[in-house]
Amino acid sequence: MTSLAVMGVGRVGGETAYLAAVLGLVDEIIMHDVYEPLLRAQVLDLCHTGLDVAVSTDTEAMRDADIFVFAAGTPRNPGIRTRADLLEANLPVARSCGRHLKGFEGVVITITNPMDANNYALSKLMEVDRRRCIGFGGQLDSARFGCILGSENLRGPAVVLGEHGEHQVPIFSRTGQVVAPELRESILTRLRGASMEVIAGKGGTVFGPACHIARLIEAIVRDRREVLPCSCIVDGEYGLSGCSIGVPARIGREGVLAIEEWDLDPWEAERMHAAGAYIRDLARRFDD
Ligand SMILES: NC(=O)C1=CN([C@@H]2O[C@H](COP(=O)(O)OP(=O)(O)OC[C@H]3O[C@@H](n4cnc5c(N)ncnc54)[C@H](O)[C@@H]3O)[C@@H](O)[C@H]2O)C=CC1
Ligand SMILES: O=C([O-])CC(=O)C(=O)O
Repeated sequence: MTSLAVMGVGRVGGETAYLAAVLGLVDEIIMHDVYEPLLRAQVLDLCHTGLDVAVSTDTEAMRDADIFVFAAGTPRNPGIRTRADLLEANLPVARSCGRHLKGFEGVVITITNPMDANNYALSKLMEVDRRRCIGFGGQLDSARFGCILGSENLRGPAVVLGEHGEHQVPIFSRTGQVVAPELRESILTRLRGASMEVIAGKGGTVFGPACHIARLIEAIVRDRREVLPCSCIVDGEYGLSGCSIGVPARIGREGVLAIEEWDLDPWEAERMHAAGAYIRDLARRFDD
Protein backbone atom coordinates (compact mmCIF):
# COMPACT_ATOMS: atom_id res chain seq x y z
CA MET A 1 0.00 0.00 0.00
CA THR A 2 1.65 3.23 -1.17
CA SER A 3 0.14 6.56 -0.32
CA LEU A 4 0.78 9.92 -2.02
CA ALA A 5 -0.19 13.27 -0.52
CA VAL A 6 -0.38 16.31 -2.79
CA MET A 7 -0.62 19.80 -1.30
CA GLY A 8 -1.78 22.27 -3.97
CA VAL A 9 -3.70 20.50 -6.74
CA GLY A 10 -3.55 23.17 -9.41
CA ARG A 11 -1.86 22.62 -12.77
CA VAL A 12 1.23 20.73 -11.63
CA GLY A 13 -0.11 19.10 -8.44
CA GLY A 14 -3.30 17.98 -10.18
CA GLU A 15 -1.50 16.53 -13.20
CA THR A 16 0.99 14.78 -10.94
CA ALA A 17 -1.84 13.10 -8.99
CA TYR A 18 -3.46 12.05 -12.27
CA LEU A 19 -0.25 10.60 -13.70
CA ALA A 20 0.60 8.77 -10.46
CA ALA A 21 -2.86 7.18 -10.64
CA VAL A 22 -2.72 6.34 -14.37
CA LEU A 23 0.74 4.83 -14.07
CA GLY A 24 -0.36 2.75 -11.08
CA LEU A 25 2.42 4.15 -8.90
CA VAL A 26 0.31 4.57 -5.77
CA ASP A 27 -2.75 3.00 -4.13
CA GLU A 28 -4.00 6.08 -2.34
CA ILE A 29 -3.93 9.82 -3.13
CA ILE A 30 -4.71 12.48 -0.54
CA MET A 31 -5.24 15.92 -2.00
CA HIS A 32 -5.50 19.34 -0.43
CA ASP A 33 -5.92 22.85 -1.79
CA VAL A 34 -7.06 26.10 -0.19
CA TYR A 35 -9.40 26.67 -3.11
CA GLU A 36 -12.27 24.31 -2.23
CA PRO A 37 -14.11 24.29 -5.59
CA LEU A 38 -10.90 23.27 -7.39
CA LEU A 39 -10.13 20.61 -4.78
CA ARG A 40 -13.60 19.11 -5.16
CA ALA A 41 -13.34 19.21 -8.95
CA GLN A 42 -9.94 17.50 -8.96
CA VAL A 43 -11.18 14.77 -6.59
CA LEU A 44 -14.27 14.11 -8.71
CA ASP A 45 -12.34 14.20 -11.99
CA LEU A 46 -9.83 11.68 -10.63
CA CYS A 47 -12.61 9.44 -9.28
CA HIS A 48 -14.34 9.56 -12.70
CA THR A 49 -11.30 7.89 -14.28
CA GLY A 50 -12.50 4.72 -12.57
CA LEU A 51 -8.88 3.88 -11.75
CA ASP A 52 -8.20 1.60 -8.83
CA VAL A 53 -6.92 4.31 -6.48
CA ALA A 54 -8.43 5.60 -3.23
CA VAL A 55 -8.88 9.38 -3.27
CA SER A 56 -9.40 11.47 -0.16
CA THR A 57 -8.97 15.01 1.19
CA ASP A 58 -8.15 14.07 4.79
CA THR A 59 -5.34 16.46 5.73
CA GLU A 60 -4.68 14.57 8.96
CA ALA A 61 -3.99 11.40 6.93
CA MET A 62 -1.37 13.34 4.95
CA ARG A 63 1.15 12.92 7.75
CA ASP A 64 1.06 9.14 7.29
CA ALA A 65 1.67 9.28 3.52
CA ASP A 66 4.77 7.66 1.98
CA ILE A 67 5.38 10.65 -0.29
CA PHE A 68 4.36 14.27 0.15
CA VAL A 69 4.37 16.52 -2.92
CA PHE A 70 4.39 20.22 -2.13
CA ALA A 71 2.98 22.11 -5.13
CA ALA A 72 0.95 24.79 -3.35
CA GLY A 73 1.45 28.47 -3.94
CA THR A 74 1.78 31.08 -6.63
CA PRO A 75 3.19 30.29 -10.07
CA ARG A 76 4.98 32.75 -12.37
CA ASN A 77 3.29 34.75 -15.08
CA PRO A 78 5.12 36.76 -17.76
CA GLY A 79 5.26 39.72 -15.35
CA ILE A 80 7.34 37.77 -12.79
CA ARG A 81 10.91 37.68 -14.04
CA THR A 82 12.57 34.98 -11.94
CA ARG A 83 11.46 32.07 -9.78
CA ALA A 84 13.27 33.70 -6.85
CA ASP A 85 10.80 36.59 -7.11
CA LEU A 86 8.14 34.17 -5.77
CA LEU A 87 9.90 33.73 -2.41
CA GLU A 88 7.86 36.35 -0.57
CA ALA A 89 4.56 34.92 -1.83
CA ASN A 90 5.38 31.25 -1.36
CA LEU A 91 7.52 31.04 1.75
CA PRO A 92 4.50 31.69 4.02
CA VAL A 93 2.71 28.83 2.23
CA ALA A 94 5.69 26.52 2.82
CA ARG A 95 5.75 27.67 6.45
CA SER A 96 2.11 26.84 7.12
CA CYS A 97 2.26 23.49 5.29
CA GLY A 98 5.55 22.63 6.98
CA ARG A 99 4.14 23.34 10.42
CA HIS A 100 1.11 21.18 9.70
CA LEU A 101 3.32 18.20 8.77
CA LYS A 102 6.05 18.58 11.39
CA GLY A 103 7.65 15.20 12.06
CA PHE A 104 6.54 13.74 8.69
CA GLU A 105 8.20 10.35 8.20
CA GLY A 106 7.91 9.85 4.44
CA VAL A 107 9.74 11.42 1.49
CA VAL A 108 9.07 15.08 0.64
CA ILE A 109 9.14 16.31 -2.97
CA THR A 110 9.21 20.09 -3.28
CA ILE A 111 7.87 21.67 -6.47
CA THR A 112 6.81 25.19 -5.45
CA ASN A 113 9.19 27.96 -6.51
CA PRO A 114 11.68 29.12 -5.62
CA MET A 115 12.04 25.37 -5.27
CA ASP A 116 15.56 25.12 -3.78
CA ALA A 117 14.80 27.65 -1.01
CA ASN A 118 11.43 26.03 -0.29
CA ASN A 119 12.95 22.56 -0.11
CA TYR A 120 15.47 23.79 2.45
CA ALA A 121 12.73 25.58 4.42
CA LEU A 122 10.46 22.51 4.43
CA SER A 123 13.17 20.21 5.72
CA LYS A 124 13.81 22.59 8.63
CA LEU A 125 10.15 23.25 9.41
CA MET A 126 9.04 19.65 9.09
CA GLU A 127 12.17 18.42 10.87
CA VAL A 128 12.70 15.92 8.09
CA ASP A 129 16.14 14.41 7.55
CA ARG A 130 17.94 15.98 4.58
CA ARG A 131 17.96 12.62 2.77
CA ARG A 132 14.16 12.57 2.73
CA CYS A 133 13.73 16.04 1.18
CA ILE A 134 14.00 16.14 -2.61
CA GLY A 135 13.59 19.30 -4.64
CA PHE A 136 12.25 18.77 -8.15
CA GLY A 137 13.44 20.76 -11.18
CA GLY A 138 16.78 19.37 -12.35
CA GLN A 139 15.21 16.58 -14.43
CA LEU A 140 13.08 19.14 -16.23
CA ASP A 141 15.97 21.55 -16.79
CA SER A 142 18.03 18.61 -18.08
CA ALA A 143 15.32 17.61 -20.57
CA ARG A 144 15.21 21.22 -21.80
CA PHE A 145 19.01 21.20 -22.07
CA GLY A 146 18.73 18.03 -24.20
CA CYS A 147 16.27 19.76 -26.55
CA ILE A 148 18.56 22.79 -26.93
CA LEU A 149 21.68 20.65 -27.45
CA GLY A 150 19.82 18.79 -30.21
CA SER A 151 18.91 22.07 -31.90
CA GLU A 152 22.64 22.90 -31.98
CA ASN A 153 23.48 19.46 -33.42
CA LEU A 154 25.13 18.50 -30.14
CA ARG A 155 24.50 15.25 -28.26
CA GLY A 156 23.77 14.47 -24.62
CA PRO A 157 23.88 13.21 -21.95
CA ALA A 158 22.23 16.43 -20.89
CA VAL A 159 22.37 17.19 -17.18
CA VAL A 160 21.66 20.46 -15.39
CA LEU A 161 22.76 21.00 -11.79
CA GLY A 162 22.77 24.14 -9.60
CA GLU A 163 19.72 26.30 -8.92
CA HIS A 164 16.33 25.61 -10.49
CA GLY A 165 16.39 29.18 -11.72
CA GLU A 166 18.72 31.78 -13.17
CA HIS A 167 21.76 30.08 -11.62
CA GLN A 168 21.28 26.72 -13.28
CA VAL A 169 24.45 24.96 -14.37
CA PRO A 170 24.37 22.88 -17.58
CA ILE A 171 27.11 20.26 -17.38
CA PHE A 172 28.73 20.52 -20.81
CA SER A 173 31.72 18.43 -19.74
CA ARG A 174 29.55 15.29 -19.57
CA THR A 175 28.41 15.62 -23.18
CA GLY A 176 31.90 14.50 -24.27
CA GLN A 177 32.11 17.38 -26.77
CA VAL A 178 34.02 20.62 -26.65
CA VAL A 179 31.56 23.50 -26.43
CA ALA A 180 33.09 26.98 -26.67
CA PRO A 181 32.32 29.46 -23.85
CA GLU A 182 30.29 31.74 -26.16
CA LEU A 183 28.03 28.87 -27.20
CA ARG A 184 27.74 27.75 -23.56
CA GLU A 185 26.53 31.22 -22.59
CA SER A 186 23.99 31.39 -25.39
CA ILE A 187 22.65 27.92 -24.49
CA LEU A 188 22.44 29.00 -20.84
CA THR A 189 20.43 32.07 -21.85
CA ARG A 190 18.00 29.88 -23.80
CA LEU A 191 17.71 27.51 -20.83
CA ARG A 192 16.88 30.37 -18.49
CA GLY A 193 14.01 31.42 -20.76
CA ALA A 194 12.77 27.94 -21.66
CA SER A 195 9.82 27.72 -19.26
CA MET A 196 8.63 31.30 -19.81
CA GLU A 197 7.83 30.53 -23.43
CA VAL A 198 5.45 27.82 -22.21
CA ILE A 199 4.02 30.00 -19.42
CA ALA A 200 3.35 32.85 -21.85
CA GLY A 201 1.65 30.50 -24.31
CA LYS A 202 -0.53 28.33 -22.04
CA GLY A 203 -0.44 29.84 -18.55
CA GLY A 204 2.02 27.42 -16.98
CA THR A 205 4.26 24.42 -17.53
CA VAL A 206 2.42 21.13 -16.99
CA PHE A 207 3.36 18.12 -19.15
CA GLY A 208 7.11 18.52 -18.63
CA PRO A 209 7.04 18.89 -14.84
CA ALA A 210 4.33 16.30 -14.21
CA CYS A 211 6.02 13.67 -16.40
CA HIS A 212 9.36 14.04 -14.61
CA ILE A 213 7.77 14.25 -11.16
CA ALA A 214 6.03 10.94 -11.92
CA ARG A 215 9.42 9.45 -12.85
CA LEU A 216 10.80 10.70 -9.55
CA ILE A 217 7.88 9.18 -7.64
CA GLU A 218 8.48 5.95 -9.55
CA ALA A 219 12.17 5.96 -8.59
CA ILE A 220 11.10 6.22 -4.94
CA VAL A 221 8.22 3.74 -4.82
CA ARG A 222 9.98 1.15 -6.99
CA ASP A 223 13.30 1.73 -5.19
CA ARG A 224 15.00 2.26 -8.59
CA ARG A 225 18.24 3.63 -7.11
CA GLU A 226 18.85 5.65 -10.27
CA VAL A 227 20.85 8.87 -10.43
CA LEU A 228 18.67 11.91 -11.12
CA PRO A 229 19.51 15.61 -10.96
CA CYS A 230 17.59 16.75 -7.87
CA SER A 231 17.84 19.54 -5.34
CA CYS A 232 19.33 18.07 -2.16
CA ILE A 233 20.40 19.63 1.11
CA VAL A 234 24.16 19.56 0.90
CA ASP A 235 26.57 19.02 3.74
CA GLY A 236 29.95 19.64 2.17
CA GLU A 237 29.28 18.06 -1.22
CA TYR A 238 30.69 20.24 -4.02
CA GLY A 239 32.16 22.39 -1.24
CA LEU A 240 28.65 23.62 -0.36
CA SER A 241 26.48 23.49 2.72
CA GLY A 242 23.52 25.29 4.31
CA CYS A 243 21.31 25.12 1.23
CA SER A 244 19.44 22.81 -1.11
CA ILE A 245 20.88 22.74 -4.63
CA GLY A 246 20.73 20.61 -7.76
CA VAL A 247 23.19 17.69 -7.59
CA PRO A 248 23.29 14.18 -9.06
CA ALA A 249 21.45 12.07 -6.49
CA ARG A 250 20.82 8.36 -6.27
CA ILE A 251 17.11 8.05 -5.52
CA GLY A 252 15.36 5.10 -3.91
CA ARG A 253 12.67 4.20 -1.41
CA GLU A 254 14.36 6.07 1.44
CA GLY A 255 14.85 9.23 -0.65
CA VAL A 256 18.37 10.44 -1.40
CA LEU A 257 20.58 7.36 -0.99
CA ALA A 258 23.77 9.17 -2.06
CA ILE A 259 24.96 12.35 -3.73
CA GLU A 260 27.51 11.75 -6.49
CA GLU A 261 30.42 14.17 -6.68
CA TRP A 262 31.28 14.64 -10.34
CA ASP A 263 34.39 16.34 -11.64
CA LEU A 264 33.29 19.70 -13.00
CA ASP A 265 35.33 21.79 -15.40
CA PRO A 266 36.32 25.33 -14.31
CA TRP A 267 33.37 27.00 -16.12
CA GLU A 268 30.93 24.65 -14.36
CA ALA A 269 32.64 24.72 -10.95
CA GLU A 270 32.61 28.53 -10.90
CA ARG A 271 28.89 28.63 -11.69
CA MET A 272 28.09 25.87 -9.20
CA HIS A 273 29.71 27.91 -6.43
CA ALA A 274 27.93 31.08 -7.51
CA ALA A 275 24.64 29.12 -7.51
CA GLY A 276 25.35 27.85 -3.98
CA ALA A 277 26.11 31.34 -2.68
CA TYR A 278 22.98 32.74 -4.32
CA ILE A 279 20.64 30.04 -2.94
CA ARG A 280 22.21 30.21 0.51
CA ASP A 281 21.50 33.93 0.55
CA LEU A 282 17.87 33.33 -0.49
CA ALA A 283 17.52 30.60 2.15
CA ARG A 284 18.88 32.98 4.80
CA ARG A 285 15.86 35.21 4.29
CA PHE A 286 13.92 32.25 5.68
CA ASP A 287 15.92 32.42 8.91
CA ASP A 288 15.05 36.11 9.42
N1 LIG B 1 9.98 22.90 -9.66
C1 LIG B 1 9.52 22.94 -10.91
O1 LIG B 1 10.11 22.42 -11.86
C2 LIG B 1 8.22 23.62 -11.19
C3 LIG B 1 7.68 24.44 -10.24
N2 LIG B 1 6.48 25.06 -10.45
C4 LIG B 1 5.96 25.83 -9.34
O2 LIG B 1 4.94 25.05 -8.71
C5 LIG B 1 3.98 25.93 -8.09
C6 LIG B 1 2.58 25.55 -8.57
O3 LIG B 1 2.47 25.83 -9.96
P1 LIG B 1 1.07 25.58 -10.73
O4 LIG B 1 0.55 24.24 -10.41
O5 LIG B 1 1.26 25.97 -12.13
O6 LIG B 1 0.15 26.68 -10.01
P2 LIG B 1 -1.43 26.66 -9.81
O7 LIG B 1 -1.84 28.05 -9.47
O8 LIG B 1 -2.09 25.98 -10.95
O9 LIG B 1 -1.61 25.72 -8.52
C7 LIG B 1 -1.19 26.11 -7.26
C8 LIG B 1 -2.29 25.72 -6.29
O10 LIG B 1 -1.84 25.97 -4.97
C9 LIG B 1 -3.00 26.31 -4.21
N3 LIG B 1 -2.61 26.95 -2.97
C10 LIG B 1 -2.16 28.20 -2.76
N4 LIG B 1 -1.90 28.39 -1.45
C11 LIG B 1 -2.19 27.23 -0.82
C12 LIG B 1 -2.12 26.79 0.54
N5 LIG B 1 -1.72 27.61 1.52
N6 LIG B 1 -2.48 25.52 0.82
C13 LIG B 1 -2.91 24.69 -0.15
N7 LIG B 1 -3.01 25.06 -1.46
C14 LIG B 1 -2.66 26.31 -1.77
C15 LIG B 1 -3.80 27.20 -5.15
O11 LIG B 1 -5.16 27.28 -4.77
C16 LIG B 1 -3.59 26.48 -6.48
O12 LIG B 1 -4.64 25.59 -6.77
C17 LIG B 1 4.41 27.35 -8.48
O13 LIG B 1 5.19 27.92 -7.45
C18 LIG B 1 5.28 27.12 -9.71
O14 LIG B 1 6.20 28.16 -9.91
C19 LIG B 1 5.79 24.89 -11.61
C20 LIG B 1 6.30 24.10 -12.60
C21 LIG B 1 7.56 23.42 -12.49
O1 LIG C 1 9.47 28.57 -14.76
C1 LIG C 1 8.57 28.48 -13.89
O2 LIG C 1 8.14 29.43 -13.25
C2 LIG C 1 7.98 27.12 -13.65
C3 LIG C 1 9.11 26.19 -13.50
O3 LIG C 1 9.83 26.19 -12.52
C4 LIG C 1 9.48 25.38 -14.67
O4 LIG C 1 8.65 25.07 -15.53
O5 LIG C 1 10.67 25.03 -14.74
